[in-house]
Amino acid sequence: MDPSLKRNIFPMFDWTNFLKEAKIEFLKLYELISSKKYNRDSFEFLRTLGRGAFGRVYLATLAGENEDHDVYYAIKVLEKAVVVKSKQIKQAINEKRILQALNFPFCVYLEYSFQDNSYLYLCLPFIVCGEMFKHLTKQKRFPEPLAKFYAAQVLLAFEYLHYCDLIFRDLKPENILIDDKGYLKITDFGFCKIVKTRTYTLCGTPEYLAPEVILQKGYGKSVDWWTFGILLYEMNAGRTPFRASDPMKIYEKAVKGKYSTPDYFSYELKDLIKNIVQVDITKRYGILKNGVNDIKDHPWFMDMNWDALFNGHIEPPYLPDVKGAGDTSHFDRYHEATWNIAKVDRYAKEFQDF
Ligand SMILES: Nc1ncnc2c1ncn2[C@@H]1O[C@H](COP(=O)(O)OP(=O)(O)OP(=O)(O)O)[C@@H](O)[C@H]1O
Repeated sequence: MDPSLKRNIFPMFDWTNFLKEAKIEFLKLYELISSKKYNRDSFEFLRTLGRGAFGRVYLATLAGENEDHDVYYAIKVLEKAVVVKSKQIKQAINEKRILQALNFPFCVYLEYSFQDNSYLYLCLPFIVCGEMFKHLTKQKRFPEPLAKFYAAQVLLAFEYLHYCDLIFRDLKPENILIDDKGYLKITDFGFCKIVKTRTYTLCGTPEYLAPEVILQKGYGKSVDWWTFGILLYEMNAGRTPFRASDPMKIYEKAVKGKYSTPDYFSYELKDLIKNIVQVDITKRYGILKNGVNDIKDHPWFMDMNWDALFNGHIEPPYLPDVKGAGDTSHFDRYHEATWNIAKVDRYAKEFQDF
């Protein structure tokens, strides 16, 4: 396609203006303390969808005769005592504030939040096709057109997040969900943070850690583009570029930036990855003078119509099978835990802003 044509299919769409307004809205919503419309008893908890460091994610519907039982939610339940013990109070409140302020087609968002004496509840829309990780494992690796369709959505989501001064910091196929239309929703904003300059916290997942995080140099948005490059590689190869059983060995390899690429990667893909999985941040695509446009305008994305993608007008190259709104066939089974709600709230003060 003639590249001058591909941006003109939706001539009315003003991306820069959209980003400006989205940032104003983000900052407004980030300050809100939500109205406590619902509580635990408002929901019927159906089964565990996933487990994390501080709790579980449950499939739920609204309880009560007058409610629509065909609308499903994924409720992330964090145990207050565990959050306090792990010194993650600020992070848990921050995750809620970010989720309530997000408004982008390729990110999850907060529907409701509430707490009781023992737990914090983040109620999200249920994303029925589950983790990209599971689909990637099943398919071994994605064909390039599918990887490109997914990567382009992650790129737009990062462009939006970065414009709002957020760094995501935990990109990996486990934190990317696929919806009933075959499009993506990034989830798990537990490490996401408003950063205007630099931050120093060591966080993320070993295979995805950028050299500047490993070397504890202080870092910014550059780390998200590194993880984007690792994701590009993993979607196309079915494995990450820096691998070892010992995380220290993974870090050694990442800091050196030496990896090999499979022969079946196209030349354009190899070139794009080379420019993003770049140890030297003065050369890394995504944070140079042209910002994200170095990636958007790269030949690998030549045939991508960004506006059509944003508007959901591109037919997904892969649509997982969905048997209904509450279908859980794309999720693993977990032993169900027993709820243990204390008689008194020992942490009321710590979570008063939740
Ligand atoms: N909105 C959602 N719809 C469907 N499934 C979801 C949703 N949110 C989370 N999950 C499932 O629950 C899992 C855990 O969610 P999440 O990563 O947010 O929890 P976490 O406690 O932060 O996990 P970790 O400690 O591993 O980072 C996800 O990987 C996914 O399988």
